[in-house]
Amino acid sequence: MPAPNPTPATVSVTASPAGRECAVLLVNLGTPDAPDTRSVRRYLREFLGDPRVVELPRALWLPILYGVILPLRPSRSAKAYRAIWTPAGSPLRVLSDAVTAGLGAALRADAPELTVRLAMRYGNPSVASVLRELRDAGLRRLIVLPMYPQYSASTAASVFDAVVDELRRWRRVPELRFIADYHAEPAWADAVAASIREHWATHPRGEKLLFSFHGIPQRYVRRGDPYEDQCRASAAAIVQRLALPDDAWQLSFQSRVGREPWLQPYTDETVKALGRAGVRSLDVVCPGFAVDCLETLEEVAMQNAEFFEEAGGEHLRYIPALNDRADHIATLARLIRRHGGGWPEFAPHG
Ligand SMILES: C=CC1=C(C)c2cc3[nH]c(cc4nc(cc5[nH]c(cc1n2)c(C)c5CCC(=O)O)C(CCC(=O)O)=C4C)c(C)c3C=C
Ligand SMILES: [Fe+2]
Ligand SMILES: [Fe+2]
Repeated sequence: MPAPNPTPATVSVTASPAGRECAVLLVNLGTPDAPDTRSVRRYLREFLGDPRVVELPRALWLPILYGVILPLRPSRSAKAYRAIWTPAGSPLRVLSDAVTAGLGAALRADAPELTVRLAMRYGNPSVASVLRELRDAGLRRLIVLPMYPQYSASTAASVFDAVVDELRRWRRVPELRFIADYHAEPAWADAVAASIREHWATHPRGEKLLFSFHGIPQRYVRRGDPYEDQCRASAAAIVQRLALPDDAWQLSFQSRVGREPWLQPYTDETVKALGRAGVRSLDVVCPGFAVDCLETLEEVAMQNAEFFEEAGGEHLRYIPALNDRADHIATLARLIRRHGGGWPEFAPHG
């Protein structure tokens, strides 16, 4: 009798003879190619033209997008991008590349044939272009990991759309696994809590800790988006690890666009209210962002710091995203190992 096939503890996708590639595709939001108005306009046209991001009838939204947003917003956004741009490029791109390299190295130890690649949902390198390169190398199995700890249709489902839009054109589609979110991974909350503790060990500790997540319209939550619940659960898991009393922390949502109500309370109003209420020092952490980007480095660390000071506060200290921290990479590697387990052996003539 053959021994029963045990569930492998490590990535079974590794059992892949040459020419039958297994890959992890990390996908982040994307960012402009350069911090100038033209590049930002091109990026925003693709981003805000996605019906997963702006859920309005096209006949209503496209005239606003092309008539109001694209003529006006890009020059303002380009200025914000210039404030955070690095010699190596946009922080979102540079840091996502660093996570991809780190994850590739971490997985190579036990899964040497697994390729780890990064694509951007909007801008470059596009999901389609990276998938085609993988196809040309013989892609047979694919694990897609959107770089968003919490699920929203506006982010994770949009990544799913982009992957499927490309795969549906292929003759031979790969076997596919899609990781919808990972905020419930205990190691993820451990890593965020550790990053906060380390910040407190090297900087003065603020009177309060604010968890600021990117917002979405309330309408999306009413339609069934689990995002708000997942943000609240994320904060609760981190608070529990830090053993914070209720009055030591708050949660808010940032980056609202347009006039309809988004998830509340809003971050800008919250930091202003805290400053007015006599809070002198405030720490802000943004656990919805896997890596730092415009929304953390400019909107929180610059704009909201200014709002806080204008309202009477003295120090708003931004606690960086997990970026390429070793515990972040280890968390993602574990996630991939678990989602990559249990795949059957390749058939001899596949
Ligand atoms: C208009 C609708 C938007 C929705 C819905 C939305 C959801 C959403 N976005 C992120 C993550 C990021 N957003 C970033 C920038 C950004 N977001 C919007 C709009 C929506 N986001 C705009 C218009 C912009 C562009 C910048 C600007 O012009 O102000 C970024 C940063 C990109 C970078 O290059 O650094 C990230 C990351 C999440 C997680 C989310 C829903 C949960
Ligand atoms: Fe956004
Ligand atoms: Fe913003």
